[in-house]
Amino acid sequence: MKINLNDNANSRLASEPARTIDKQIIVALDMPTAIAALELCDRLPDVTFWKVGLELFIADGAAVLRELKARQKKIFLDLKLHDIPNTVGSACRVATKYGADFLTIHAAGGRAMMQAAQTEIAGSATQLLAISLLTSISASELNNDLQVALDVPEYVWQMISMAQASGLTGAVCSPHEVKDLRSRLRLEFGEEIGNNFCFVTPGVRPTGSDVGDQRRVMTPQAAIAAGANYLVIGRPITAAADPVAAWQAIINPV
Ligand SMILES: O=c1ccn([C@@H]2O[C@H](COP(=O)(O)O)[C@@H](O)[C@H]2O)c(=O)[nH]1
Repeated sequence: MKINLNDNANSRLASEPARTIDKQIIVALDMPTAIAALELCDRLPDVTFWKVGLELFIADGAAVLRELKARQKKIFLDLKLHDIPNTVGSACRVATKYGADFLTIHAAGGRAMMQAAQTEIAGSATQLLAISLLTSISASELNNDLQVALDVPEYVWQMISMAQASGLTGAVCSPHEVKDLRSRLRLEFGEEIGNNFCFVTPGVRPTGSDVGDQRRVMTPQAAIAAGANYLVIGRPITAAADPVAAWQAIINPV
């Protein structure tokens, strides 16, 4: 059974065409070479959206991005930029040349940094996403190691509301936070912003699959029911003995 998101109580706009889960999964190409990444890409022709993160970008970024474009794939360029406003703004301006659909910056870089980034990508095809709190960070790590006094939902809200106020229209968070964040955005900034804000959620694990270093996780079906626009899934597919079977099992759950 392929999940039709328009059957979902969290479907956002009645005017949107029907979407199914396969179009909302972004597969993370966390690999050391372009050859390995493109081989997987070609084994999974039904995957329409791929994420290029730090490892692959540092190894072979330009080549991979060019090849994904040539295959007419959507691209999430997950660089998680975090530096002074001038540096991040300039990096974002240069990154637009890759024509990625999404590009990440850390919300913890602050308001001025996010504003500079948003100014520099304006008019390009790339949408900025703010990283709120990495899905590998647990509540106890946030409070005890990072010495942040807020709980996870409140910290994530602080990052998201600052990103929204800085002009960003999307963010990365765990699926656990999406439902409340959307409600709060609606309350504080209005229905339209709450409905249209784009939530991209890593920390997604099919039932029974290894959690690895992720700490705030949910199943794909639960993440969609919570109102995530896109799910990022890496190792449950890419490290599977049979990535094609793993992909099929996620999009056609029994
Ligand atoms: O908070 C975040 C932000 C980004 N990621 C990235 O998503 C994938 C998840 O891969 P899995 O193998 O499914 O764990 C990975 O590329 C991360 O860099 C994240 O996990 N959490």
